[in-house]
Amino acid sequence: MRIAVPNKGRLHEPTIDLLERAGLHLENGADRKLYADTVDPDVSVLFARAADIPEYVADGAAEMGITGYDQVQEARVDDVAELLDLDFGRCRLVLAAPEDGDIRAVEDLAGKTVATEFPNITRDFFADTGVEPDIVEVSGATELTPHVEMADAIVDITSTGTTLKMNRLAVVEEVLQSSVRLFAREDVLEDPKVQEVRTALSSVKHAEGKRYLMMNVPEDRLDEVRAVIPGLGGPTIMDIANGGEEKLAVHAVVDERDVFETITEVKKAGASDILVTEIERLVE
Ligand SMILES: Nc1ncnc2c1ncn2[C@@H]1O[C@H](COP(=O)(O)OP(=O)(O)OP(=O)(O)O)[C@@H](O)[C@H]1O
Ligand SMILES: O=P(O)(O)OC[C@H]1O[C@H](OP(=O)(O)OP(=O)(O)O)[C@H](O)[C@@H]1O
Ligand SMILES: [Mg+2]
Repeated sequence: MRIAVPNKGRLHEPTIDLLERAGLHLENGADRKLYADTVDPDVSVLFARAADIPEYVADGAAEMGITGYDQVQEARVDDVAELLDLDFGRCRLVLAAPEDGDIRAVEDLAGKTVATEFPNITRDFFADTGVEPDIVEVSGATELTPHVEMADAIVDITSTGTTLKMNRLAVVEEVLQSSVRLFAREDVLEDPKVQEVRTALSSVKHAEGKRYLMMNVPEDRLDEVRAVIPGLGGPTIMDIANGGEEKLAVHAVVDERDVFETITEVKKAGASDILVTEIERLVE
C-alpha cells in the first residue's frame, strides 16, 4: 500500500508531521528520495508534486494520496474518493482583478482574459455563470499577469490575502474553498490497510484541540465533580485503593478551550491533584 505525499512546498512538512504523529514513522526517507518506507512494512510513501498526486493515485503509482482539494478538483480524476478532511492547507481559490480597474463582477469579464494555474476549475466556474472569458494557463506568479497585459483577472490561491494586496488585486468572487484531503482509489476503498491508515490519521485529528484531564476526587464529591465536566461521553472513574480516606481517580477528555474553566469548576467541586496532558491519538 503506497501513499503519495507532497515532496516539497508548504504541504510537505505538515504532511510528514501528521504521518509521524499517526504512528507511520518514515524510514530510509532521506532527502530527495522518491520513496520512503514506514515502520509498517505494508505502507510506503511516494513523494510527488502536490499537483501530480491525484493522477498518481488514479493511475496506480500509489493507492492513497494526500494533497489539496483544489488539486484533486483540478486533476479531473473520477476514480478516486475522499476519505478524510485533514484540515490544514486551508485556502480559497478566488477570482481577483486589479483594485483600481473596472472589473467588479463576473459579468465584467465577458470577452476578457483570465490567467490561472487552475484552468479546469476556472472553466467550470465560468461555465456556470454563462460568461466566457479566454482562459490562459500559467505555471506560477499568476498575480503578476494583470500588470503585464497578459490578463484582466486571475483565479488563484489566497489565504491571508497578503499576496493579492501586495499585487494591488482585489477579490471579485470566491471560486472554491480548499484544505488538504486524504483520498484513495475507489478499487481499494474497502482494503483493511486503507481503513487502518484512515483511522490512524483521523485519530490524530480528533486528538488535536483535546486535553486529557486527571484528578482525585473524594467519593462523596463525585456527583458534583461529574456535573461540571463537559464533553465526550462522561469521565472514567477508578477506585484508588489507599485504605482510609475514600478517593477516586477521575479521567476525562475535554476540549482545549474548556480546560481553563473546567479546572476552576472541578476544584470548586472538590477535586485535587489535577493534571492536564496532551493527547496523541483518539480513536472514537
Ligand atoms: N497560501 C496558502 N495557504 C494555504 N494553503 C495553500 C497556500 N498556497 C497553496 N496552498 C495549498 O497547497 C497546495 C500546494 O501548494 P504549494 O505552493 O506548496 O505547491 P506548488 O507551488 O503548487 O508546488 P511546486 O512548488 O511543486 O510548484 C495548493 O494546491 C493548496 O492546496
Ligand atoms: O494569501 P497569501 O497568504 O498571501 O497566500 C497566497 C499565496 O500563497 C501561494 O503561493 P506560495 O507562497 O506557495 O508560493 P509559490 O507561488 O511559490 O507557490 C499562492 O500561490 C499565493 O501566491
Ligand atoms: Mg505555491
